[in-house]
Amino acid sequence: MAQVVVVGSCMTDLVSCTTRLPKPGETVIGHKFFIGFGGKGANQCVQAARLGAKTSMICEVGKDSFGNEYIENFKRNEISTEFVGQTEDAATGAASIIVNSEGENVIVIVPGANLLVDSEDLKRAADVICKAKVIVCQLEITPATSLEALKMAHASGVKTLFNPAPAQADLHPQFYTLSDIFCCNETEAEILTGLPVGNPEDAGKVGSLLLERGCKLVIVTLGAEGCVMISKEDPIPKHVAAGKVKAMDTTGAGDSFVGALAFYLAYYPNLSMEEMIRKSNFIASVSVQAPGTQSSYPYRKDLPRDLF
Ligand SMILES: Nc1ncnc2c1ncn2[C@@H]1O[C@H](COP(=O)(O)OP(=O)(O)OP(=O)(O)O)[C@@H](O)[C@H]1O
Ligand SMILES: [K+]
Repeated sequence: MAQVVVVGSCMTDLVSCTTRLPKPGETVIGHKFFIGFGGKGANQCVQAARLGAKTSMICEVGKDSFGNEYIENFKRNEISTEFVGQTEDAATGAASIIVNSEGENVIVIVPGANLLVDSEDLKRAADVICKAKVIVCQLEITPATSLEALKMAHASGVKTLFNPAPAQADLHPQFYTLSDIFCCNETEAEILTGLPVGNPEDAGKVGSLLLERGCKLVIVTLGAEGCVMISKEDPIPKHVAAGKVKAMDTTGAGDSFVGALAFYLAYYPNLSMEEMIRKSNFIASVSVQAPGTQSSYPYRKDLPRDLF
């Protein structure tokens, strides 16, 4: 039985590298193309699975070659695909990305099948959701579906880890009350509260504001600075610094962090939250030292033993 259940998105990243970005109507010749597996939900699930969590992904892909490839990707990562639906009604979510030599990009995301994850999918997976240790949700699928999944889990005493990404200024208030752990980055925290976040002190302030909205515990991630946590039990913000590393590509670090945290919540529930965050910081800091998203996520076998 899965201990970590993720209800969320998967996207195929289609990345073209060019010297400069094309203007409207223009064709430019690129020098490199690659396909990557992405989508916040899937990324988080892959990181948890690579640490050794028994995971199940609840999502929708299209009945197309990208959908087939994505299902194979889940299987290679030993993620249960029992509740990965394949629909005829939309294409697998895709992100077309063009990157120039300066690292600037233009991106078009077509959520496609992701927006078709619905109550029916949740009902089919009800047993797995309600028997999990931890459920993880984000906002790359229809928010109402994420909210319903959180409600189901919460009603069964399953720990809820919610990542409000991409951020929505008018987030439904129940997202706060249904979150045991509400984990956002600086940008998301700013959009949700209207307060700027540039350092751990600011993060503590937005954390306490988000706490007032009903979450049990708030984590604000701060890139190289690590995180700030604040909880109902201990309403004094605590900064948990990340180790110093040489970052080469921070893409996907936030999802690596959330996936790692889900693993620790499920498998090491007796660790203090500070210790879980410290370990998750370490894992996410490994991901920033390699290129790409899922391609940069470490496996348990390659990590120091004292993390487990
Ligand atoms: N330069 C870095 N050095 C060390 N750790 C880092 C660095 N950047 C990110 N991390 C780790 O990753 C976590 C998440 O990073 P961040 O706050 O940038 O998330 P994010 O903005 O959601 O990332 P992304 O959108 O790139 O996936 C941090 O809390 C930290 O643990
Ligand atoms: K990376």
